[in-house]
Amino acid sequence: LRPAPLAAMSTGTFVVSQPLNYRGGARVNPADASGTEKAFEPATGRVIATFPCSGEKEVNLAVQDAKAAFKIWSQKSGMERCRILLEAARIIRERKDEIATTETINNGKSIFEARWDIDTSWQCLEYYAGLAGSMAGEHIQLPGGSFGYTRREALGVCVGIGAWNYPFQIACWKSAPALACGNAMVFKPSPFTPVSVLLLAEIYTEAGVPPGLFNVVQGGAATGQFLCQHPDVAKVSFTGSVPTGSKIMEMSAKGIKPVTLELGGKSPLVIFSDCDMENAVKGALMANFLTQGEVCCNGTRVFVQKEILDEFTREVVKRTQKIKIGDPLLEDTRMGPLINRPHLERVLGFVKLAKEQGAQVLCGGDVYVPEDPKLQGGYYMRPCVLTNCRDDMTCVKEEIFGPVMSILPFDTEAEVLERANDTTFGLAAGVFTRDIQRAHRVVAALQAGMCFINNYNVSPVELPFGGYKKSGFGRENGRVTIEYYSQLKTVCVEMGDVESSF
Ligand SMILES: NC(=O)C1=CN([C@@H]2O[C@H](COP(=O)(O)OP(=O)(O)OC[C@H]3O[C@@H](n4cnc5c(N)ncnc54)[C@H](O)[C@@H]3O)[C@@H](O)[C@H]2O)C=CC1
Ligand SMILES: NCCCC(=O)O
Repeated sequence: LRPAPLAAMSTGTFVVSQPLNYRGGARVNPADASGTEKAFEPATGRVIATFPCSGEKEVNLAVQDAKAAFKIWSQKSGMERCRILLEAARIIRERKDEIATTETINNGKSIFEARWDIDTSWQCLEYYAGLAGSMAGEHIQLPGGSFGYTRREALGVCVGIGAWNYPFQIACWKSAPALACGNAMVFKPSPFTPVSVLLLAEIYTEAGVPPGLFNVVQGGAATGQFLCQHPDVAKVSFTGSVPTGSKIMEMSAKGIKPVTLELGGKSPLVIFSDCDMENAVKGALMANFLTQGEVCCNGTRVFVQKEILDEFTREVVKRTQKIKIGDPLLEDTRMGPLINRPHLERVLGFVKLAKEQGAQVLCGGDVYVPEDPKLQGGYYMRPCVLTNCRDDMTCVKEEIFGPVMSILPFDTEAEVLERANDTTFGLAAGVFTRDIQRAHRVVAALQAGMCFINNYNVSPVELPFGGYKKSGFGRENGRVTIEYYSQLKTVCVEMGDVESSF
């Protein structure tokens, strides 16, 4: 199945008419539905798809198909699974431009950046393909020639529920380790970004997974609830907000299902006066403005040591003002539109409140209207740098999920650590310094699951990613994630006679 050629995928033209559910190895219309959702092209404000929200019956059919496929897939050897995942990775690489273009049209991020996301997607499949072949248990010698061994076994049908900021990447980061361990998956994308995950489903089928191994159901909260509450679902992996994460955990608790929660953040980025200024400035922009600032691990609280505050701020503002905003499908665009109108208004509301609370806007923070007439219904804003910020301001405490950086001066290492950790979130953190001892001392003291030294927001799939505190638990990527998608069976083998107390 090959969708529209790239030439037909320009801004303002793309529409989806095929069904957006995927079950049993094919696109299907849901068996039942409650209501419909619309998906938009944020660059223009056009509707690109109207689709039904899957009901309980459809969710059950997807889970039953996944259960049937699980029986076949979980019996395959790791090397057999490895070959199929490698083939899927190869197809993603081959179709990278088409997938990135789809992502850009539905999410709004620049095509330049969407290609990075697709790279970390196929890399994730390759990485877990490699691990699939080497998954093994242990052999443990016991007295009298008896022994025990452990088997690492799949969980069953896993559910993936995704956010809208990295639609394809999130689906890969959840499904690759799940499938590598021998599980099946039913995935529900955000209703804002329902499109690109269908390409992944088709690619898995083309690569040779059994029909039903990776299914897609569309919808919002109600569909997500049917999935989480389904008795045949063994595990839920969720990416999204803290309030929804809490509900997912509650529902999963009722069924004693393990959960992985990748939730929000308000991460600190600490810039010491001995940093390499050029890299620190580049790092601060990477920490704040990828995907229009709609990134969970963004370092939005930028603590800058007072000695370099003026120079750093000047450089950051200069570069922020140069970010090219506009049609996200143009090669030189570096910031596209935000996901939708209500979210744009919410982000602008944070900037307004910041001003009312005493922050100073050094640049941006207002609506941007591109000259191109076809973009005038889009959801653009200028990236914003705030100064005169205090730790008690709303813009410093709450996750904005938009292109808004708050600069906060500090004097000492002890002081900045105290302030950096003074948050209920703990997803990520960063430090820029040339002092190697300080760098490691500071990251050891930072309460965050993902710490960066002298860089920010790079995503090597070999490294585990996930949060502390209210940013969630469980991990994605890295070897450790195998443990979140498998369970250990212990087998105790008696080589002698039974010594009975009866
Ligand atoms: N830690 C991480 O890796 C990431 C975290 N996020 C966080 O996600 C948030 C933004 O994403 P949103 O999509 O707005 O989050 P959200 O929590 O509103 O929705 C996330 C997903 O959950 C579904 N959902 C909503 N209510 C549900 C319910 N009661 N039961 C089951 N499913 C339900 C939605 O349809 C969507 O697919 C931000 O807070 C951001 O920080 C986003 C990306 C990555
Ligand atoms: N590649 C960035 C992952 C973080 C996020 O999903 O927001």
